[in-house]
Amino acid sequence: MGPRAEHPQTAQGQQVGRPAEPPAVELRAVRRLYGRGEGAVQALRGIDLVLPRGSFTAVMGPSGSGKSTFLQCAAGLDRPTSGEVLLGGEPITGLSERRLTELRRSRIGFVFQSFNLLPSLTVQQNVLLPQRLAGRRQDRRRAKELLAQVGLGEHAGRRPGQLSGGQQQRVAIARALITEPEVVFADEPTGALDTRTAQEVLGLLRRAVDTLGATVVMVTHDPVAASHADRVVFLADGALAGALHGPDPRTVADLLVRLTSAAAGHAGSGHGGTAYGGTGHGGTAVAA
Ligand SMILES: Nc1ncnc2c1ncn2[C@@H]1O[C@H](COP(=O)(O)OP(=O)(O)OP(=O)(O)O)[C@@H](O)[C@H]1O
Repeated sequence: MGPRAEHPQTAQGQQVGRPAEPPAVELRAVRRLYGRGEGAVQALRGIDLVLPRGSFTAVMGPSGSGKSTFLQCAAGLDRPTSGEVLLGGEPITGLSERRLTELRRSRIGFVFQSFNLLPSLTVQQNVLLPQRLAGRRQDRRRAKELLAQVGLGEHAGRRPGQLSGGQQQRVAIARALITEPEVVFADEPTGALDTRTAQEVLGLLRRAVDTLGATVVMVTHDPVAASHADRVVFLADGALAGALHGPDPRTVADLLVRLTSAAAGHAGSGHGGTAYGGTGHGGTAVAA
């Protein structure tokens, strides 16, 4: 079990009055190659990134730039071809499948575009599922508190099918937080929601960071969603192409357009079926 956020933190994740703790997640020279030889695709070309505790990071980039691969490698769902991923300062790259599964259940929270709730379980049972799978005591009081925090205190006994999409995603957020994970990975969490509901869900992720000290990493295509984060990091052609701190939607959208047109300029250069698969190194440097 890794260290927990048990002491005061600023919104940026710096601890007050304690020696610096390791970041929630760190990627060191992470590369991911798909396939071999001529047809090989370099999905990640050597990513170095630190995700501080208590921070909210959005990951953006053109289609095919490596966002999903990044998320999968950072969350221990996929193994980098080389390089290292550290969770709470511990390298996870060489762990066995079994240890990785345990670690994902107990130390990482997930929020998906399609909610991924179990339809036969009640809302509360869904929230408690990560504790159940991790073989921990199921903390019903905590589940109720989290459901109240996401505005679903009255719905604990319902089934997911009786809830709206936005409500289901709020259940998923409560579920992601129940184990007090070191980091929550959210993959297009607002992709299936209307604008207003999306804002509510983003507000909840923001609150989880600000009030619970959670660390959130969110892949999104939406500049407005990204502007809820403390920082947006941009990927282009498998490499980091810059970062924006305190992002506003317009600046994010402008940068994304620039990266997307640069990537489109490389299209067709041999990356096997990816609209924006280029051969360059994501050289569009933006404000870091
Ligand atoms: N299983 C795979 N086998 C071969 N190539 C893959 C595989 N998965 C991804 N790729 C390639 O790796 C590159 C990065 O893909 P990835 O899905 O990470 O991009 P993305 O930024 O998430 O794209 P999108 O926004 O379209 O979801 C692309 O060139 C893609 O075609």
